Amino acid sequence: MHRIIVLDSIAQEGLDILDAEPGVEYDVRTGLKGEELRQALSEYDGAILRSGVKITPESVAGNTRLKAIVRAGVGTDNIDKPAATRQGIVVMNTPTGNTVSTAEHAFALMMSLSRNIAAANQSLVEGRWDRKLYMGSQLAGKTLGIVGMGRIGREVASRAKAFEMRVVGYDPFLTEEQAMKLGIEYAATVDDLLPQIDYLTVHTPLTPETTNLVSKANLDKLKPGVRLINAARGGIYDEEALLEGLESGKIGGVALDVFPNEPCIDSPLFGRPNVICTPHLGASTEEAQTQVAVEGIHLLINFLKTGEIRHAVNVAALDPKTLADMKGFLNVAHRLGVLLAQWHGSGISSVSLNYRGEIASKSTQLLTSAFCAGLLENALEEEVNVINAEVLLRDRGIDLVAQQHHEMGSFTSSMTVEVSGADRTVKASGALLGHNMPRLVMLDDHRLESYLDGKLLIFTHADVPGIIGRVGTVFGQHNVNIGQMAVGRAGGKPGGRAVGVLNLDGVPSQAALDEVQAIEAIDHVCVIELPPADQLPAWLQN
Ligand SMILES: NC(=O)C1=CN([C@@H]2O[C@H](COP(=O)(O)OP(=O)(O)OC[C@H]3O[C@@H](n4cnc5c(N)ncnc54)[C@H](O)[C@@H]3O)[C@@H](O)[C@H]2O)C=CC1
Ligand SMILES: O=C(O)CCC(=O)C(=O)O
Repeated sequence: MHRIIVLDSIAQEGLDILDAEPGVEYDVRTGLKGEELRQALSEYDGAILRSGVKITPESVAGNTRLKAIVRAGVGTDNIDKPAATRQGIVVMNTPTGNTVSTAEHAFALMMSLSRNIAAANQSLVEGRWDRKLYMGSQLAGKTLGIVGMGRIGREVASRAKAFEMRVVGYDPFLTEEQAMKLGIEYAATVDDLLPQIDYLTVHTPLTPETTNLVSKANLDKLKPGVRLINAARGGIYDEEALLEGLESGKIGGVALDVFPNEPCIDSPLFGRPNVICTPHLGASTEEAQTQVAVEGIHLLINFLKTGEIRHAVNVAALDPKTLADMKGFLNVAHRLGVLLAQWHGSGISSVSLNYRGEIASKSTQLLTSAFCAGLLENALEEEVNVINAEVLLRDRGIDLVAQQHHEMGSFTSSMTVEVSGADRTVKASGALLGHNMPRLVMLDDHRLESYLDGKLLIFTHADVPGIIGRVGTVFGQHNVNIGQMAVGRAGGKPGGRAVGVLNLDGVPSQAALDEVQAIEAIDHVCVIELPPADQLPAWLQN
């Protein structure tokens, strides 16, 4: 049974899907924070929220159950993504569900500013008929600057054009050619845009580059009387600069839907003439809320039931077909990780992966994560999976490089991993027989073909006659059954070094191992435990 926690109020249509979904149970628990939130999250597999809840590092600390957090909306700035990633939690959002509603809200703010709708309404209901006081300004013929020409910015642009406005856009990903196609003018920088515009609206995330995009330092770049709208994130305009600009008359009006700290019920901007504020209502329409709730719930259910990752903001996307297609090789990668962690031992400082053949054209990033998960999982207290493995590995100062070679080697697809550190370098190659039989096909420089499951005894030795028989005799005397056996020679040539890999039915006693180690031609003996053949890590089980 997958358990889902709904942390903010979401549209009933989303809850209806949860009600109808077999194998899923959910609770709506809003208003949680601090320890109560941490405790609650540890009891669920998935969580869905809007902007009303903050997921901090403390909220997910020690959580080994939660696998996914879905933001029913666009901005994931209320979720500490590095903390979620470290904890192995995928964070997804619903990027398109509220685009049009938010664009409409920004537009509504711009129109209300132009025609003093809010103040005129207030004055009238207070008993005044102030027609002179609320002289407005027409939008047609005016210039609108849009910073952030993503989904919402583009919707605002097309509406502004319908209102016969001239539109100038800036976005680091906007080219002159794209601007032309959109029927707008291109600005190469924000500074180029500011002096030309009568209205400014921003549709970017809050980043170091967008913080204080309008500040005291650049107020003088603005046209006198400019009207500013922000329905993106609080902090993109410096509120003190807005106050200064309003007071001096440089700024003709300000409309804000978002604030640096929300909820915000007190601000020096509230109640000022030419200022309109709404409490983060951009996405608050029935249509947008239905869409983000339905989409968000589907994302969560699909992830929990099939492993599908869509619209993730902290990991690469993974569709069910790719996952099914790569499952066998992900299993190989994970098992190689578990094997090399034990074959190398402690002190690993670098890992180098090489993908060869057909697999090199697939999502090798995911295979690398699966390998890292295997390498780390027995060493770490915390839960390791494909979401957090690479971060956890790099956190430990381990260098990681991966290369792809599209030409085939001896196998249609294979991967080779070299692990170094503490004056030791070990290497292993894995391949897949059929679609679900992982095989070890090289260990250090020894070619072989060994099963990659259960209990292995690996021993390196001089390539001389009689070694295999003597090892078999020792295990026979100690009642340890050998299920499979593979041997390989360094460079494939006789008379040099060789390796033996035995798949055992039980773990040999120390006495048996001592006897094997005592055989003069044998120099290194190591017992390695891999997952049984039919056991997949939890993150591969869907
Ligand atoms: N008020 C509300 O209720 C809502 C607010 N939002 C906010 O609106 C913002 C935009 O949302 P979408 O258009 O859906 O996102 P988007 O990802 O489609 O577009 C964002 C655009 O900002 C651009 N950008 C990033 N850094 C920039 C910079 N330094 N200068 C100029 N452009 C930059 C990106 O290149 C991208 O094109 C988000 O921050 C989101 O959180 C979204 C939905 C509802
Ligand atoms: O959930 C909400 O209403 C806020 C929407 C929003 O800001 C977003 O989607 O980024």
